[in-house]
Amino acid sequence: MTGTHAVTGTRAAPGVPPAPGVTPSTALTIAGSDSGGGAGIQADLKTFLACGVHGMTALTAVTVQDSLGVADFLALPPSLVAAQIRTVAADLGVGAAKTGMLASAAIVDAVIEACAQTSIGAGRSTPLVVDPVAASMHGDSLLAEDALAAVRDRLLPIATLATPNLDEVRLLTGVDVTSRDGLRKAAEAVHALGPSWVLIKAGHLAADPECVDLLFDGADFVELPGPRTGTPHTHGGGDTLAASIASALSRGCPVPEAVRFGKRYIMRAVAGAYPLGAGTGPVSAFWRVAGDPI
Ligand SMILES: Nc1ncnc2c1ncn2[C@@H]1O[C@H](COP(=O)(O)OP(=O)(O)OP(=O)(O)O)[C@@H](O)[C@H]1O
Ligand SMILES: Cc1ncc(COP(=O)(O)O)c(N)n1
Repeated sequence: MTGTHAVTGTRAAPGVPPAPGVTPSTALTIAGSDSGGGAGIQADLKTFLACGVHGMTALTAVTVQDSLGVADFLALPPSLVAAQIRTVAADLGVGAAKTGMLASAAIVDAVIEACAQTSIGAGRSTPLVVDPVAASMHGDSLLAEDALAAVRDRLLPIATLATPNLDEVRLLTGVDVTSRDGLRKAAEAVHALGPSWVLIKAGHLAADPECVDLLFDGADFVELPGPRTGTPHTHGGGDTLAASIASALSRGCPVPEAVRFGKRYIMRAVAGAYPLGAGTGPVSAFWRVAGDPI
């Protein structure tokens, strides 16, 4: 099976829902389930909906997770992950794809092979956002140690856009960023691993009054400034950003425009983040979907 369907949807205005009866753009998330609903597949599907895109999933793992962390997880067989990708690509078509939690090196390699078979990835018909998720925000590992090399050496080179946080930058490149000044060096080091574009997320620079993420294509740097919201509730923020960018890419936006859209989306989602459970609450999708009363 190959992903031969044309990308549907229109080029105009990312974030606008489709008219009734009109086929929307489609986006595929290749990621793990968060039983608490704040991150992973659940965050991605909420974001796709809020961005007016039909969301599809290739589930990689089931986590046992709440607001305090990840108690356990079970990774799915790599062949099943690959089959989900091939199946939706063949019938529904994938406008853009993103990866999140990939759990094991065998799953990373199965995803790479399935992406090659379905024209997903840099230089192919369907753009691929790689969020190189290594651990939860509470420090629980979501990627086996030997899988990091697979992400670095084999997955990042087929990424249209990589979106590491500062912990992932350190794991992937050894570059330790402690202030805004270090972001350019981080972007250069990650770009050298092969993705076409890199977006370094600056959320972890807690002492900085702003969150200035940095986009780099190997030639030019683009700063994406935004105010830092004073909330501890940012669970799922990285997934939500990558999914909103994938939504815009699925509608045909060029990468810089898609990233600007994603930054506007995540700023509102963090501003609306809410407490839930005894630990860290999720960023919000409600700000975008509150509609007419039924
Ligand atoms: N307090 C905040 N206020 C505004 N924006 C934020 C805040 N924290 C993070 N962000 C933004 O959210 C996005 C995710 O950034 P972050 O560096 O936290 O990634 P992450 O660690 O992958 O996310 P998470 O682990 O929370 O899912 C970035 O665009 C970042 O600038
Ligand atoms: C299934 C899954 N995927 C991704 C994350 C990362 O999100 P966060 O860094 O907010 O914990 C997570 N906790 N669980």
